[in-house]
Amino acid sequence: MARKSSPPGRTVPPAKGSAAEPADAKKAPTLASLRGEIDRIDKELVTILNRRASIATQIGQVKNTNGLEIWSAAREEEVLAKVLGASQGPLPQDTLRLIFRELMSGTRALQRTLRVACLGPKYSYSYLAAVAKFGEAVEHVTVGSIAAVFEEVNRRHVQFGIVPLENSTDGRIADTLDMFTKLPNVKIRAEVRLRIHHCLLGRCEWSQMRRVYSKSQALSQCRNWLGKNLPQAAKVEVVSTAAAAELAQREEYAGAVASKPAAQAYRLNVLAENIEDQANNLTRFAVIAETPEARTGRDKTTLMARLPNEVGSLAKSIAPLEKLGVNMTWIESFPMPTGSGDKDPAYLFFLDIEGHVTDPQVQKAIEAVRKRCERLDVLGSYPRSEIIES
Ligand SMILES: O=C(O)C(=O)C[C@]1(C(=O)O)C=C[C@@H](O)C=C1
Repeated sequence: MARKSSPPGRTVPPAKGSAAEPADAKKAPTLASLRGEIDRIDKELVTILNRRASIATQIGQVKNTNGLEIWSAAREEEVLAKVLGASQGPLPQDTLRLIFRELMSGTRALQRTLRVACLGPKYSYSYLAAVAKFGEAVEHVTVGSIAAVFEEVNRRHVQFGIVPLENSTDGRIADTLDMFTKLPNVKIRAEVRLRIHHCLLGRCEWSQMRRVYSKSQALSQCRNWLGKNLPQAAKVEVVSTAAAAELAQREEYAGAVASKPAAQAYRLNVLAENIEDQANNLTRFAVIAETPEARTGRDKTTLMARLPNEVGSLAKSIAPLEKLGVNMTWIESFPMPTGSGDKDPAYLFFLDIEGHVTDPQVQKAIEAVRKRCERLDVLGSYPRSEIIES
């Protein structure tokens, strides 16, 4: 609204409390009054959070009585979607997501503390993906290999595991696909799509660095940068990026390609950030468990197909998908582990299709594909997930 102007050359201040004085000038909030308001809101928030926690405790009792599982990817996705959809305020969606992730992690822990295995040590990317999915209020069990994550789930030492499936720069993670061939009863319950930003960590100058440790995939994702900036340093593959940070902590003239949180955890300096060759570097992780996930209506299903070694078998096997209008979003070929005595190894294909295994159209498609395969395993149906920025 335009303000009335005074005659030129004569500025008369409005009388205190007069209509000419803007109401908000009188009541300009002070820092103390605003902080008082925040304190009042926080009190209300704590009351509401505890009310939510009491309800979650009751839900836990109902689950116990009915033998239901504590964690539900489907339900947590639903909660997040409703919260993000309802928000109209200035809080960014990523911030809300983080708040609710920890909120659900905390309320879940009131029902039961879950054990989640991942390739460690702590602050590996698998660990960061596990925190992104389950929050901090779970027991994070770090193990020494991807195979060990599967074994922990299979032996029921943990309720869930998290393993990398594929990377946008580097492709499939062979160790994970190999374990699905060995333990096809292990199910995918959720996916985590995590943006990966690598850092060069160390304690010496770049020019003094003699060795750079990292996981093979991380070294490969930064190959150009490392070649250009650290040509003198040997690139040494180790089991995980966090293990690399651990080694770099012990050796003065060594560095590691690892995550930024790993720098803090292993008391290393971040010598360079975002050293990945492709800016959109993304890894898709799978949450694995012994039990299947419920339908959300925004789901994906992963299949593992063994095909006869014949001309056109792949094209024939996936033809029913198009006919039934089922969209395929991923396909990866994988040679069958040897030992069968075959001269030419048979090929396995990993496929993602849209929809849940309980959707009638998806069921029809799976049965039609199954008829054209030597063997077909449904590795799981789970909610499609958003990209999480790390
Ligand atoms: O809805 C449930 O089943 C709950 O237990 C509540 C809740 C939540 O805090 O919102 C907690 C854990 C589940 O994984 C999903 C949601």
